[in-house]
Amino acid sequence: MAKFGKMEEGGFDKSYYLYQRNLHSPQKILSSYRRQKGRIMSMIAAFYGGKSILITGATGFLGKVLMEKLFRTSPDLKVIYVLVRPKQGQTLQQRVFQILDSKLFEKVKEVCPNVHEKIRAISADLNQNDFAISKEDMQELLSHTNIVFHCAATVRFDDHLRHAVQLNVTATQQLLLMASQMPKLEAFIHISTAFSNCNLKHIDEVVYPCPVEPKKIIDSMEWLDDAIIDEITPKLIGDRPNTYTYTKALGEVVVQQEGGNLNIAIIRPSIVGATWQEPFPGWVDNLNGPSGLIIAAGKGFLRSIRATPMAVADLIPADTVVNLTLAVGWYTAVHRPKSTLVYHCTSGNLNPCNWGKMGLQVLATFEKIPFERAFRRPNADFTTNNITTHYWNAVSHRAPAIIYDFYLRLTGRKPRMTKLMNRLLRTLSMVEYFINRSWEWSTYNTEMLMSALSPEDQRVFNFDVRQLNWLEYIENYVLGVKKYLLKEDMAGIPEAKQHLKRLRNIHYLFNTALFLIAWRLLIARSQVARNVWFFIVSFCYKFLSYFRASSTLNA
Ligand SMILES: CCCCCCCCCCCCCCCCCCCCCCCCCC(=O)SCCNC(=O)CCNC(=O)[C@H](O)C(C)(C)COP(=O)(O)OP(=O)(O)OC[C@H]1O[C@@H](n2cnc3c(N)ncnc32)[C@H](O)[C@@H]1OP(=O)(O)O
Ligand SMILES: NC(=O)C1=CN([C@@H]2O[C@H](COP(=O)(O)OP(=O)(O)OC[C@H]3O[C@@H](n4cnc5c(N)ncnc54)[C@H](OP(=O)(O)O)[C@@H]3O)[C@@H](O)[C@H]2O)C=CC1
Repeated sequence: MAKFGKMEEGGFDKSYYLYQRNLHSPQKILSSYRRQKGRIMSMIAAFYGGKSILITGATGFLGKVLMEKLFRTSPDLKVIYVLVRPKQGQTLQQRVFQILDSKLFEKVKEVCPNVHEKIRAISADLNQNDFAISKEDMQELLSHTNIVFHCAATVRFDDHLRHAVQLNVTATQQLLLMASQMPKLEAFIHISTAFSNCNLKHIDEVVYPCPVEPKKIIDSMEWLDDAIIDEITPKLIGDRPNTYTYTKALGEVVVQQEGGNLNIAIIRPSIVGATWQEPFPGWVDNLNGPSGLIIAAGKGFLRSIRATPMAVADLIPADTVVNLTLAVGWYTAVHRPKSTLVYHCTSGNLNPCNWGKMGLQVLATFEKIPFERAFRRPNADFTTNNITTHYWNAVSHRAPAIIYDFYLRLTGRKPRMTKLMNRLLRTLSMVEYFINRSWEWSTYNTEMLMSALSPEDQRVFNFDVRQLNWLEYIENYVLGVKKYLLKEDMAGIPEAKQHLKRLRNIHYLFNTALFLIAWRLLIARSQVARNVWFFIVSFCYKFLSYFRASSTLNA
């Protein structure tokens, strides 16, 4: 056997890890890697082997994909600590095991059969002092953690400022304090958002100062009452659209100001979408970002959306974000950059796609892979101004909902469509800001990191979004929404297509009936309409007579 055996993706060569741990500088590791030229091994995967990793937000969309990749590529990591709050009557263990037993983790079970033993759920609520972590658990975390990935956040756009500050700012501050007491800590990776400075058009990979210091905001949240906070919120968030982007920006400032001597990096993903390749294409499990709207369009609720077709749709697949995050964790721990580096994880400047192209591809995919039991045929369109938006909202959203609720009432059922439609319209109003503008994010640090990776790491931890084929990605995204979010069976596609045909026929019938009724009313009331009607009828009669006469002559 060779001294350092071949390491496959998902596999791990322990001897190489031990060897690497004994080396002291990144240069030595790199040169050792080069000496191993010809052997396939991932330095990043090896780096995480034997490590104790703390993840916040592990039960969230990104957190799950992050855990999956870690277990799959570094199955001999020591432990992943996850800070979890009990929810919906489930214990922590149940919550975590439910994730591990999901389809997302199928591949992990093959390479890491003892995955259940390598995860340690710690009861924690990031809204509480010291996160309400028990003394014993805290001691364990402080003395063992090597890497921290801070993913937890409130991502609701309309969260009350007090709550958003608590989770996105104060909790980050507390976590940094904890991190500063971790003697074995090698890197602290903070997940922010590319939209934290969406008030700017061009955004560099730097932390921008906020007009009011985060400390002052945190303090004021302690004594101001809700009514006053509501009043000052618009002034504080300024030209940002919501409390989410504002508090994520404050969170970054806290990281920079209070990071002390820690090795810290900030990652700013844009709009995180379904997975591109890993562990399989199209995985998604929540309604955030475009996913909820894809459902609304596919089920026929969403008929028009105010968007600028040429604006860049800066989507980034969840696995791309995770690959960059793990590469950044490795780089920050091994290379220890002198300052806090910010990495943009965006697609717009490397491989842009616009909302128009994306929307058309979503609609084209519905033709091939329709969703089941649609309310109406998927036929959404973009509007570009206020008047048409209001018009289509009234005609295509509210009116059908009212008619359907009337039908539900008539048949003795509970009306629900108007409520659902109101929620959809509210969601649309929240995302409008992001789909009618384009931003430029510089990606120097991200590109620098890409070039610092070995070819094998570039393959295993691929975050080069230039390789992404948008049409294929969007098709897989829609398919993933159907399979993993709506939990619809592919065997139901023929029936779904039949259902759409029925809806089309109903649509034609309805429109014809509506036209005839309107016309009949018009004729009854207007002489001009009557004249037009007689003209059309006599024209048709003459045409038919001529046609009959010429066919008799030919015979
Ligand atoms: C040319 C022709 C072509 C034609 C084309 C045609 C096009 C056709 C194709 C169309 C697709 C292509 C275009 C896509 C555009 C995408 C734009 C995305 C931009 C995102 C930018 C993100 C930038 C920043 C990124 C980040 O950095 S962070 C991540 C982003 N953060 C979020 O995305 C949270 C948003 N959400 C909330 O902020 C709250 O949800 C809130 C909305 C306030 C409601 O709030 P509320 O009314 O209280 O309702 P909830 O309690 O939340 O929910 C109540 C109920 O609604 C459900 N529901 C929650 N959500 C959503 C949702 N979205 N969509 C739908 N339903 C949802 C929930 O399941 C619950 O159902 P139930 O359980 O009751 O049955
Ligand atoms: N999704 C996106 O489009 C983007 C996301 N981001 C950033 O990525 C990170 C992860 O986002 P994403 O995974 O999508 O978000 P999710 O909403 O899916 O996950 C949020 C996570 O935070 C946890 N959390 C929330 N409140 C608390 C609390 N009080 N105590 C403990 N845990 C808590 C949630 O736990 P629980 O399961 O118990 O609710 C969940 O695990 C965030 O920092 C977000 O800002 C950045 C850009 C885009």
